[in-house]
Amino acid sequence: MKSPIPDYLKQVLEHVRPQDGGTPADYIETLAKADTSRLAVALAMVDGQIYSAGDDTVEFSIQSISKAFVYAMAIEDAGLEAVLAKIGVEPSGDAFNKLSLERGSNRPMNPMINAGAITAHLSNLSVDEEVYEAELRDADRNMGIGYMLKAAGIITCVPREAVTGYIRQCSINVNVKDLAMMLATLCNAGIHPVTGESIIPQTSVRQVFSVMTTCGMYDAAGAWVSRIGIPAKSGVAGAIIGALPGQVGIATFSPRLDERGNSVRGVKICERLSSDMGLHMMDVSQIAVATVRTSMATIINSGPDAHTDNCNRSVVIFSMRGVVRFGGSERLTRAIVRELDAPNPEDPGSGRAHDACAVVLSFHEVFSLSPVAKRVSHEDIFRLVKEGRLVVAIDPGDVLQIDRGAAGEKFKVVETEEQARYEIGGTGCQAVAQSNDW
Ligand SMILES: NC(=O)CC[C@H](N)C(=O)O
Repeated sequence: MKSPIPDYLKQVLEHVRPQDGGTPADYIETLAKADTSRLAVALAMVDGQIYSAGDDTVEFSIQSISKAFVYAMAIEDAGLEAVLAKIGVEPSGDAFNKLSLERGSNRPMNPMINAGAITAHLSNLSVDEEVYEAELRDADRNMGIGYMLKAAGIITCVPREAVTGYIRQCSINVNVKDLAMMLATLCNAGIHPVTGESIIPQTSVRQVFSVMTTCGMYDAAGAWVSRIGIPAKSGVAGAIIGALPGQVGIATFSPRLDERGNSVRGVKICERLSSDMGLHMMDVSQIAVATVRTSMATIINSGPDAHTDNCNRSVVIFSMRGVVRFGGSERLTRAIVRELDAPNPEDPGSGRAHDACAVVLSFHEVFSLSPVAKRVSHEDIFRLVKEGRLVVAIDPGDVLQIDRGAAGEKFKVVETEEQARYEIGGTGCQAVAQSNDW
């Protein structure tokens, strides 16, 4: 079978092609001459698979999109605190090249406008010399921003150096596939999908996505977030990048810009992808569904090594499933409380197994436990053990990551149900299940 995704992307391009409003950036000579018929889109999945359509090998200068990556590099280089001391994180509501600083702190408002990007600049990658020279010939405004930053004490180097460095960084050549893959790296928690190399720490990725969300589309950021709802960044050569963290990096290219400097067709492509593919990050698409199954069993052991204590060997089994985050761990906790707490006379169904001597927590079908879900589950285990119960965790994938000795003798971690049965009843025991689960 041929994948429908490239066909879909072609359709999206044909859908936006009739949009011929806007003009290429005219203040940089080379960009003003751009071929406005160029149109491309690429998606890169977090496992490195790329889909693209249109002029997907045509190169263009990265321009302001570089700001997102240079911001990540600045955090890497100097640490978040030092970067925050120099560059704010508030949307400016102004054009990207406005000569303005935050009142009070004197910092550039955010790293996605020129003042913030000139401050963050530290890159020296290879560049398109023609675009670089063209922008440098007409760089009075950016030089003005550089001198303003120097006067305000935000930068200490020669302003011309910071500005030329920034302009070089904007002149790096890329195509939509390169950009989509750069984004997929961010979406993959900073790990390059193909090489597996850790490029950017996860905390920096979160910071970059945050400012892309609130400041990435300049003075159109609010409308962008409500209409399209993905962290994004645009550049005056006509590219836009967008990210769906954990899933996919998106890049589009078309040189005609609207009055804010965002690609007209690019915005339309992103709009279409967002609505067709349900990408808006504020869509309530996944309501936490039941992730805990509860069942009871009685363990009977007539074998030679039957336990000698006089527990009736009633067991309650809680089986978790899927990607468990706070909501899932809360459900587990609620199920445990409901089954094992002393019965409430007003609610005869509650506390059905409060005298159960053993509790099995099965994480066998759990794909991942978030840090908070881990903490809640560990605490559940400690509390159950403290009540005098034997707790057996079935955790073949070690998703719990619990110190096995932390809860004492009454806590065991095993890999299979058979081993759990053995821990509770000894060899030769049988489980008489009251549900299908055991
Ligand atoms: N929005 C942009 O892409 C602006 C980048 C451009 N090099 C400038 O500083 O004007």
